[in-house]
Amino acid sequence: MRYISTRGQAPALNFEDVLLAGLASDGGLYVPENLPRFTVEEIASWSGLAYHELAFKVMRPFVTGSIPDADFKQILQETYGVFAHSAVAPLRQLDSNEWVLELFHGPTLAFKDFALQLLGRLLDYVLAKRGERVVIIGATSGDTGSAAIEGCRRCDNVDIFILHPHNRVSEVQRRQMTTIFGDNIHNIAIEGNFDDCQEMVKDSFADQGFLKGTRLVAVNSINWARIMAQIVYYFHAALQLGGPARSVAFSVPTGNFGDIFAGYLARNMGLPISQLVVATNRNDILHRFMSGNRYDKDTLHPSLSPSMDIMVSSNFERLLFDLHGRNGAAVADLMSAFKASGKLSVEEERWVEARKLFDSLAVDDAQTCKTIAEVFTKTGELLDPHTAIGVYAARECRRSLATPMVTLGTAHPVKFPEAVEKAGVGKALELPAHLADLFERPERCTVLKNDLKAMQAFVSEHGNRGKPL
Ligand SMILES: Cc1ncc(COP(=O)(O)O)c(C=O)c1O
Ligand SMILES: N[C@@H](CCOP(=O)(O)O)C(=O)O
Repeated sequence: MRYISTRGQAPALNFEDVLLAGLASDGGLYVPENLPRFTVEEIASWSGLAYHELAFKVMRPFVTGSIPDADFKQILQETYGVFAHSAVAPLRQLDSNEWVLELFHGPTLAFKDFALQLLGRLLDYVLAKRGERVVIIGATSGDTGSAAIEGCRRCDNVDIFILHPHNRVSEVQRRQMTTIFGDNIHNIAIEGNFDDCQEMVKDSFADQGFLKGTRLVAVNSINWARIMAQIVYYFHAALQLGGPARSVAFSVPTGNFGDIFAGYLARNMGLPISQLVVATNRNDILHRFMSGNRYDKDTLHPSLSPSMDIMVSSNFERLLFDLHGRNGAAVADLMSAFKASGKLSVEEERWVEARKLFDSLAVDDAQTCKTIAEVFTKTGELLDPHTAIGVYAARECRRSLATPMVTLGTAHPVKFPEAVEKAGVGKALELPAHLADLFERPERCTVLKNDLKAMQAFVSEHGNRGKPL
C-alpha cells in the first residue's frame, strides 16, 4: 500500500514510513493512494470474529508490504488484550434502535486507546527493526495525551513530549498525563489553547532543525495509523447490528474530525453506513461547514466537553481532498487561502455531495447536562459530556427510525466530574482500580509560554532520554 499527500507535492510513502511521519513535507496529510474495498459477502463472513481478528481483516490491506501477517496478528492480539471489557467495544442499547458504542474500556478510558495502544506497539516493532530513535511531539485537549503516553511509555526508542493547554483539561485528564514518570516522558502545559498546541506541532514538522537530525513522529490523528485503527470499530458495531445486510447510522462527537473521518472511510470500504452525524460543542466550525458551507475560524471557547474545544480541525483536509476529486493542487490552494483569511467554503456541488452523508449539530453545555441527566434517568447509562453531545445530536438529526443509530461513546464519565456534577444525576464517580490513587500521585509538568521557540528549545534540551539531543 502506498500513501499520498492531500497537497500532491510530497513523495508517496509505504506504511512503515507513513507511520514514522506526521505532516507530509508539503504540509498535507497522508491518505491511502487506493482505498481497499470489501464486498458485502466478505464483510458478512467476519461476523462473530473477536475484535483483534476483525481488526486484522480490516487493517491488513493498509500494512501489506510493511508488516508480515503473523507479526501483525500478534501485535493486534496484544493491543486489544489490554482492554478491560472482553468485548473490547461493547454496544449498550439506550432505546429502540438507539445504541452507544462504548469505546472507553482501554487503559486511559477514552477511544484514543484503540489507536494509540496499537501505534505504540507498531513504533516499537518498526524502530527496533531499524535501530532508530525518534522524538514524538503531540498536542492534546486531554485524551490523546494520556493515551499516547500510555501507548509509548515502554517504547525503548521514543522520547515523547505532550503539549496540553494550561488549565484547560480536566483534573483527571491532567493527572493521567503528569503522574506518569519516565526519563523519556515529558508533559508541557502551554499557556494557550489546544489550537496553539496543535499549531506548534504542525510548525515543528515544517522546520525540524531543532531536532538535530532526530526524526519527528506524530501521535495526533494527522498520523495515518491513528485513523486506520479507528475504522475497525465501525465494522465491529455494524456487524453486531445486522450489517452489512442492513445499513447503520453513526453519530460522532467531533473535534479534529479524525474519528468521524474513519467512519467515512469505513463506508467507502464497503460498509453500508447511511448517515454520519457530526456532533460538536459550541466550538462548532465543522457544524457551520456542514450546515452552511462556512468553515470560518472563530474564537475558541472553553466548554464542559474540553476534549472537543478545537477550532481548526486537522482531518477536515482529508475530506476536502476527496470532495475535490483527490486534486492535491486544489487542496493546497484552499488551505493556503484558509491560512491567510481564516475562511473556507467549497463549490456548492461539492458541499451538496458531502451533505448526502453528513448531518451536524452544535450542542451547548446546558443541553449536554440535560442529556446526561435524561439518559441516566431513563436507562441508568451515565454518559460523559462528549458522548452526551453525540446522543443529543443523533436524536435531533436522525433520518430514519428504522435504521440503527449508534453514537460513539468516546470517553468514560469519570474523566469529566464537573459535567456529571452539573447534570445533577447524584451518582458518585469511582475511578477504576488501576487509577484509584490518581489524586495522591505526584505530578511532573513544565509550564511554558505560548512560544514555539521556547517549546522547541525544551525538546532539544531533553529529547534524548532527558538529556540534550
Ligand atoms: C472524548 C472525546 N470525544 C471526542 C473527541 C473528538 O474526536 P476527533 O478529534 O477525532 O473528532 C475527542 C478528541 O478529539 C475526545 O477526546
Ligand atoms: N481531543 C483530542 C485532541 C487531539 O486530537 P487528535 O485525535 O488529533 O489527537 C485530545 O483529547 O487530545
